[in-house]
Amino acid sequence: MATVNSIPSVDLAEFTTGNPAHKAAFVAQLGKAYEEVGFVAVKNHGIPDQLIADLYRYVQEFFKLPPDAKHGYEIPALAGQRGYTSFGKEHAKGFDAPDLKEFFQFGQSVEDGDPVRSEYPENVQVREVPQFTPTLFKAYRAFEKSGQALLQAIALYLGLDEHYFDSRIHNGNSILRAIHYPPITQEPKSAIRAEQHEDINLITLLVGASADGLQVLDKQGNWVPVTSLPDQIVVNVGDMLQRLTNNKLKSTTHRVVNPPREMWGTSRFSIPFFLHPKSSMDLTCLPATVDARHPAEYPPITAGEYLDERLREIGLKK
Ligand SMILES: O=C(O)CCC(=O)C(=O)O
Ligand SMILES: [Fe+2]
Repeated sequence: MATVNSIPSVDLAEFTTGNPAHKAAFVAQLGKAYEEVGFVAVKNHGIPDQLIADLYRYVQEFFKLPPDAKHGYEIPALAGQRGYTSFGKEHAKGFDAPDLKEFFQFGQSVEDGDPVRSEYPENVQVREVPQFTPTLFKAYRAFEKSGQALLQAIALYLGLDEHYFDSRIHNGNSILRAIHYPPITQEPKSAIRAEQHEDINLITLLVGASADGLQVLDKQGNWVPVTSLPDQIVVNVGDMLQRLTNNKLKSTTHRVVNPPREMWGTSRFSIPFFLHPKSSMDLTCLPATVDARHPAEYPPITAGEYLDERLREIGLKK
C-alpha cells in the first residue's frame, strides 16, 4: 500500500473491477487504514475529472456573488442544512470562536417516490449561476456512487453482508458542502479556517481542495498535513461509523489551518461530501464489534437523533 503525504492510499478499481483476490486485498487495506489512521487517499474513485473541474468553477462563481445576493439564499429555519450559511456562523463542537468560512449545502433529491422525501427540505436554486445547482446535483450522485462502493468494502471488512449499507444510504440524508475560506484581512485572534473536529456522518469524501491547510491528528498527537494528489480523493471515517463499529474504525480529528502570512490574500475552496444514511438507521454498536474486551461504548441511537444532537452542538440548530 503506497503512502502519500502520510495517509495511506488505495485504488478503488481493485474493488469495483478487480478479481476476487484484488477485491479482498482492497478490503483488507481499507479496513487497516480506517483502524489505524481514519483517512485514506482513493484513486480511481469514479468521479469524472470534468465534473470536478465544473464543480470548482461554479462554486467559485457562486461565492463571488455580492453578499446581498448570497444572503438571499440563507434560510435560518433550515439550520444551514440547505442553501447558504454566511461567514462566522458555525463553530466546532466545544469551541466558541466561529470558523473563518462561508458555505453552501446541497442535499438529497428523492426521485423514486420514497416517502422519506417528506423529511428533506427542498434544495435552494441559485439563479445567478444557472449551472451551479445542476452541477451540484451531478456531483452529489457521483459521490453517492463512489461512497456506496467504499461502504460495500467496509461492510465486508466488518464481516457484514456486502450490501449492508446499500438500503440504509439509499435516499440518505447526505450533504454536499461547498466551502469558501475567504482571504484573511487581519490577525485572526483565536480562530482558524476550520477548528479541530470530527465529522458527524458515516464517511466523508473530499475532492482535492484548492489549497493546502487540511491537517489530521495522528496517534502521537502531531498535526500531519494532507494534500491529495490531483487524481485522488480523500475519504475519512465520521462519528456515525465510529459509533456503529464501537470505535473499531476511527473518526480522526482534523482541522484546516490558516495559510502563512504571505498567502493571506488567497481564498481556499473545498467541497466535502458528507455521506449520511437515512435518519431511521440504527447506529447501535454492531454485535460483531462488542465482546468482553470491548464492551459497547455507546447507547443505541438512530442517525436522525444523533444528527440533531450534533447540529445543536455546532451552533447550526437552536
Ligand atoms: O476544507 C477542508 O479541507 C475540510 C473541511 C472539513 O473538515 C469539514 O467541513 O468538515
Ligand atoms: Fe471535517
